Amino acid sequence: MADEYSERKLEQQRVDWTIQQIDAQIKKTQAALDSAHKETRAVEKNFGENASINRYEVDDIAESRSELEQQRQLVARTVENETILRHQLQTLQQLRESPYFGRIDILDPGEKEPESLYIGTASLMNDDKTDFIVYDWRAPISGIYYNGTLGKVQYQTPAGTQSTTLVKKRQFTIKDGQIINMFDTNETVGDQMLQEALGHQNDQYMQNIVATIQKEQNDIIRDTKSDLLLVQGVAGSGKTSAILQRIAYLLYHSRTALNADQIVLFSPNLLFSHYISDVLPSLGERNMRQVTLEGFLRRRFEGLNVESLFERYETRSQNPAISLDIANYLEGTDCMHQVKAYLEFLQQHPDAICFTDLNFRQQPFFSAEHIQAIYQAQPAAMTIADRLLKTKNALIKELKSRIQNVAKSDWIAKELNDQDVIGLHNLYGQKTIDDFADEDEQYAYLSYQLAKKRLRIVYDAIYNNYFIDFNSQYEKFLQQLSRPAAVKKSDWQSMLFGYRQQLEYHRIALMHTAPLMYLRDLMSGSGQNRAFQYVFIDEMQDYSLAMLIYLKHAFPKARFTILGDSEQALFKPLQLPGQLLQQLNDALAFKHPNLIELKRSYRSTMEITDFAKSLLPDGDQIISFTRHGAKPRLITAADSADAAAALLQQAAILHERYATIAVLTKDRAQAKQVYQTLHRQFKSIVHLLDNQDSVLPVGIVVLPIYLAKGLEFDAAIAWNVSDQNLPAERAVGLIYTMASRAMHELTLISAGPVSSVIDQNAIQLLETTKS
Ligand SMILES: Nc1ncnc2c1ncn2[C@@H]1O[C@H](COP(=O)(O)OP(=O)(O)OP(=O)(O)O)[C@@H](O)[C@H]1O
Repeated sequence: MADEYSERKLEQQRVDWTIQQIDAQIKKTQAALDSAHKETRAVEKNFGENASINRYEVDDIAESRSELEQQRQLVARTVENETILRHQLQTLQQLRESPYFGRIDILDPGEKEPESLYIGTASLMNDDKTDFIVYDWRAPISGIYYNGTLGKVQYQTPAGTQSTTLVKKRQFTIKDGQIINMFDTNETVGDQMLQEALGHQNDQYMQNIVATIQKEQNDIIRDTKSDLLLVQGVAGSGKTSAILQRIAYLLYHSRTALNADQIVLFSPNLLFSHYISDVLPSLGERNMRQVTLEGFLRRRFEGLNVESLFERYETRSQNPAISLDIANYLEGTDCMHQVKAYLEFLQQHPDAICFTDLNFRQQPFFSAEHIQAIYQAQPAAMTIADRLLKTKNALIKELKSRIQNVAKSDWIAKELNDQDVIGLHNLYGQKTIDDFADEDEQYAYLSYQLAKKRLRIVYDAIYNNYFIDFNSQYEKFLQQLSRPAAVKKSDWQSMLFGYRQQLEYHRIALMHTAPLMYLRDLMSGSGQNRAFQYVFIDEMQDYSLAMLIYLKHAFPKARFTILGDSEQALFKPLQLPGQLLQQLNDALAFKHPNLIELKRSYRSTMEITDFAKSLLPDGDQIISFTRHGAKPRLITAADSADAAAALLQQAAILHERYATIAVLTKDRAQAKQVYQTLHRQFKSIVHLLDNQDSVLPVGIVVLPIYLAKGLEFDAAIAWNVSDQNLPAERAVGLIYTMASRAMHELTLISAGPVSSVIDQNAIQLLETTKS
């Protein structure tokens, strides 16, 4: 058997040979791309010239259109061809840097010699396309690399389960074509390689983890059977990483049936969206769509200002009196059931539907009573949605018949008289004066056109269901609900009053959004989006059950992957993972749910994770990854002035060592104060981040913890973990989330006695100083 040195030499030769192959293919592809580019330019130029000739010189419009269409298709084809080549070139260039990261030797049944397969971020075939030089990490056979230990193994292929024997598994780190590190392993993916991957300094973008995907993560990535994949993973366990690789995997396996636009990810904030935006492109895939809950609601409530999770959190921390029990009720499963029950009620009581006048020129054009009568004339056995649709059609029909009358009105005559040349020209449309027999006909035509144009606004209102006042309907729904036992009558009354009052100011509280949207959709039979095949929801602990139920309803064709960590609850008291999973499963009732728990935490050093987990009631379940670093520091200052001095000193020390340092605070107000303190000393190195920011700068960043969700930093300073500063019921979630953002170093600063959540056990894991 060859010794380690000559093995490595042989492997380097294989790398060199692969790179030669890649270089040859790059050359060919580049030449093909150049000529494709020339062709596109020529076709586009031709198209441009033809298009302009057609517009001015050719009379036969139909013929000209079909010619244009042919040309357009030609342009589209050449552009597509060019895009494919460009993509191939990019993949080859990426592979050139690091052609692969793994090798498996397998011995198929009946074979004498094992076969070596190399695994990388994309596949590479030899010139005559008969053999794979590198297998894509998503190919069926590559599953063995992530899942199998040496010996008999099975892997899934489209043709069914296959068996083989895994005789060797080797991992590589290759940089700029040179093997930096290489070793054989019996495990799934050895710790040594992970150590290396995790020890790096952070940069502004999340990295892909293909080379070191762990077995449980691989289960998430390759799950194609479940309609609900629920991932509860402790902080830093690779949930976000795993789902991004999962998206790449799904795209690879359903190339023809799925594209990136049919996948949507609900991400916690804009910073996060930016942070993860490089992972899919680094795997040669297009990014999926991303939306924040805030953005989603903004679109669904146009014209209203929807309270965001952050706003609610900020107001709650200043005004804890707002009844949590009410929010819990409105955001729970029962309330959504009540919406359905209310719909039954409306089915039986058509007179309870809140129709509203459709006004035109400050007068009711269709009165609510009239609309109500049309609705009631529809067969009672129909669903509400169908009856409303019939009503809508009847209104549109009536509107059309009334255009004639309006056209004869005095005000139309006056407006027509006042039209300038352009206005008249627009009213004529395709017609010319020659098309009319006499002036009366011409006048009637123009009046009709003008009336139609003016009444467009009524048409749109009908089309958009503005003849039903859903906000008032929801208010009626609230009024008929039985008040939950835990809620005081006066609180319930003030919630009802508050709802109406907020509407007057065009505002709506977050807790009302899910039941209101649900009611509106069920009544109108609209609001569902069938185009999406996959919905991913990150940080599930921040979504109410009602919102998740609503999202399931809103994306009826989609499979859901919902992930989060019940113990990073910032906005509500902490829940045990088991409780949350049970609740979700019950509430969402999918047919093929799959629950995966990730317990190993990768992000932080062992010292940081050990401290973070000591805060949790069931923290001993978390497995720290063995990567050592300094003990986290706790500085207990006598007062805020001393705490500020400690902050300046710590920031200076950490800034010497690391590129990104985050100072994490409880809320926005404290982030501002901290920023001002730091800014005096560090000037432009320090940045205050808020809800609207989408780019994470390097240096020292100050942000409230809820904006740091899903992010990580080389070092983190948890600002003011004193008993006085942190609300008792949320202190665990807050400190846990702050601590788990740090990769290499963590400092906690407390102005006054430290929160009792950091008990004696936790203190022992810290380096403590008083200042
Ligand atoms: N298999 C892996 N190989 C290499 N790095 C990994 C692996 N799994 C996770 N990591 C790294 O661990 C860190 C945490 O991963 P990620 O952000 O995906 O975790 P998370 O569970 O979403 O965390 P949180 O809930 O705390 O936001 C990242 O730096 C990620 O690159």
